[in-house]
Amino acid sequence: MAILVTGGAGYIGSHTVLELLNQGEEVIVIDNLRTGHRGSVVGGQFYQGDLRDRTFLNHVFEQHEIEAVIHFAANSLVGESVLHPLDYYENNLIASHTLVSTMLRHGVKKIVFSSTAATYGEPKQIPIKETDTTDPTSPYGETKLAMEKMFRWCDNAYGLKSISLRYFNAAGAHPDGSIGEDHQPESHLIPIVLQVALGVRESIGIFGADYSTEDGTCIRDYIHVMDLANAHWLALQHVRKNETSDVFNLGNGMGFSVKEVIETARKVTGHPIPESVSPRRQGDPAILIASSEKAQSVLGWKPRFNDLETIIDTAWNWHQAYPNGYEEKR
Ligand SMILES: NC(=O)c1ccc[n+]([C@@H]2O[C@H](COP(=O)([O-])OP(=O)(O)OC[C@H]3O[C@@H](n4cnc5c(N)ncnc54)[C@H](O)[C@@H]3O)[C@@H](O)[C@H]2O)c1
Ligand SMILES: O=c1ccn([C@@H]2O[C@H](COP(=O)(O)OP(=O)(O)O[C@H]3O[C@H](CO)[C@H](O)[C@H](O)[C@H]3O)[C@@H](O)[C@H]2O)c(=O)[nH]1
Repeated sequence: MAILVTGGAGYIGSHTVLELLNQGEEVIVIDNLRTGHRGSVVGGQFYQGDLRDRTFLNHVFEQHEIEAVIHFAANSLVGESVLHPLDYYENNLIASHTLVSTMLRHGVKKIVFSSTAATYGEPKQIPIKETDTTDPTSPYGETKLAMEKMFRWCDNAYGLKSISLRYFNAAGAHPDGSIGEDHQPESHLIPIVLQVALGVRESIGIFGADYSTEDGTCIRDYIHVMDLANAHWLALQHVRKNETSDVFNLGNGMGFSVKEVIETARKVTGHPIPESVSPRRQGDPAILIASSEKAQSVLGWKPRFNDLETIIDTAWNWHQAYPNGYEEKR
């Protein structure tokens, strides 16, 4: 039976597809290529199409015997969601509704879901535990939390088993340099900083230096994309074996400020990376750091790339080979 990966041509999805293939799984990928890249899908069967298209989805479910779904496809930018909330409700909530109803129509009752640290909002305590209050500060976080809740109610009513993985900040690239992070336009901190080092941009604008943190800039927990990919494989094993629904944080448990990330990138690249301070970006909490104890003890997950310099180094390796993204390899 096959595993259907939605958004498998995206950043985290493409690394997970590779992990699943390496584990011997049969993989089907659906992606509309709005932010993903055909060239990042290294195997499996690829369908270009949109999750909101019920006829297309039905067709894919009719063609294959699907055991479980790993659901990455979404709009996923905090700042953009504040400016365009309806796009987020449509592509996150409505698309997931179409996906889940199609799954259930075809008797597919297992889903591993890309949730996010943005479900917590401003944390009440650090590190954040799965049992902490969820009070999102952006429509992005709201829609992800609403999806988690929809899945839980679907377990109650129809026996849908869901594993929601709340990742913190995904970063890095495959160590062999074959796949990496390419969003057009890019809005994530580490790839932007590396684009400055490559000469693609002149400087990095820091979104706010007046937060109540030691250097005034936001603190995030950066987790390597390979560790996330491996967590999806473990989550799939867990839901296969235990047939239960659950939620897990995925992070390194260490926080780095925006300034510390820039400083580490200077060390890795040897480039001065000029910086300037711009206004705060709406929707950004000051500090997000995970407790991933639950994923470690229940799923047996162990992040392997837990050093920021190594994380940035793998990203730098990929960006040097693909300075303009997937379309033009150097
Ligand atoms: N990048 C992060 O730091 C991070 C952190 C926490 C959670 N997440 C979540 O992880 C998931 C993947 O993130 P990413 O950074 O890889 O994003 P991405 O944009 O690279 O990947 C998303 C993929 O989904 C596809 N897609 C979007 N809407 C679709 C639709 N309606 N039909 C078919 N395909 C569609 C896009 O083309 C893209 O390939 C998202 O759900 C995101 O919310 C990401
Ligand atoms: O040009 C930039 C870009 C980002 N930042 C700052 O760098 C930090 C990281 O920002 P990113 O845009 O790289 O990532 P986010 O924290 O906004 O969000 C990411 O991680 C979240 C979970 O923590 C989400 O799930 C989301 O999908 C994913 O994009 C933030 O404090 C942001 O304000 C800057 O200062 N300048």
